[in-house]
Amino acid sequence: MFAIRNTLHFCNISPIRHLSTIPFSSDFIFRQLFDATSSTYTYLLADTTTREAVLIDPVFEHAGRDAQLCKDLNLNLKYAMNTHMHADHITGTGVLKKLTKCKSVISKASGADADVHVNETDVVTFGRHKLQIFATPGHTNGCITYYSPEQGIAFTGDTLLIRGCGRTDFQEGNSEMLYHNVHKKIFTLPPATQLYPAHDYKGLTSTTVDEEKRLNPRLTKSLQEFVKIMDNLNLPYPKMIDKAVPANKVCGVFELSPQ
Ligand SMILES: N[C@@H](CCC(=O)N[C@@H](CSS)C(=O)NCC(=O)O)C(=O)O
Repeated sequence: MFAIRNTLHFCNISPIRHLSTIPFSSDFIFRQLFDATSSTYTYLLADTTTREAVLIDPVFEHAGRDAQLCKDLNLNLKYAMNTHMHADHITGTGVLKKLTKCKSVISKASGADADVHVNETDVVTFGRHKLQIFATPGHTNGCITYYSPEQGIAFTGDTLLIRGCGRTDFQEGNSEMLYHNVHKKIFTLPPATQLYPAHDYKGLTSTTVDEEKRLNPRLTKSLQEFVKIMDNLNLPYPKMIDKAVPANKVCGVFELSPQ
C-alpha cells in the first residue's frame, strides 16, 4: 500500500477519494426507473409506514408500469412531480392522475398546469419524509431540484447531469443562470450528497456533489469558459420537442382522448 501511495504521489495522481454516502432510512423506499427511448430516469420514493409515495419525472409511455409498481408495493401515489417542463418526452403525470388518486406537481415558474405549484423553499411531504425545493433555473426557467437532507440525495432534473448539464439553447435557457444555480445551490450541498439526474445517455445512474465539483467537464470551468462551451454544443433539437412542450404545458394530458 505504501508503495502504491508513493507511486501515485510521484506521478502527481491523487488517490481515489471514498466519501461515505448516508444509507437510506429503513422506512424509505427508493427505486430508479428508466425510459430507454428518451434515456429518462423516473424515481419512486415512499414511506414504508404510511405507504405514501411520490414519483419524480414519470414518462407518459410508462405511466401504467409506474402505477402498477405502486400497486405491487402497496403504495398510494400522493404526487406525480416534474423537475421541469420537459422538451424530449411527454410527462406521465396526466395519465397517472387518471390511473391513481395522485396530484400533479411542477414549479410555478414553469408556466405549466398542475394541481400543485411549488416555489423555492417549499417542502413536499410523503409520510414523514420531506423533499425541499430549490429553484435551479438555467436549462429552463422553471427547473427545480428536490433535496432530502435526511437521505443525502438530490434530484437535479436536467440542471446537473452526470459529467454534464442541461442544454440552454431553448425554453428560456440561460447558461449564466444555470452556472450560478449549480454553484450556489447544488455544489454547496454536503460533498457526499448523491445526485440523481433526469437523464443519462451513457448508462451511468448517479453521481455525488464531490464527483461533479472535481470532474464535471463543463461546470469546473470559469463562467466565461462555461458560456462558450454551452454556446457551441451544437446539439440537434430533441426529436419530440414540438409534441412534448405543448403536451407538458397542460400536464401531459394533451395526448389523451376524452373519457
Ligand atoms: N437526442 C435527444 C435529446 C438529447 C438532449 O438534447 N438532451 C437534453 C435534455 S432533454 S431536453 C440536454 O440538455 N442534453 C444536454 C447534453 O449535453 O446532452 C432527443 O432527441 O430527444
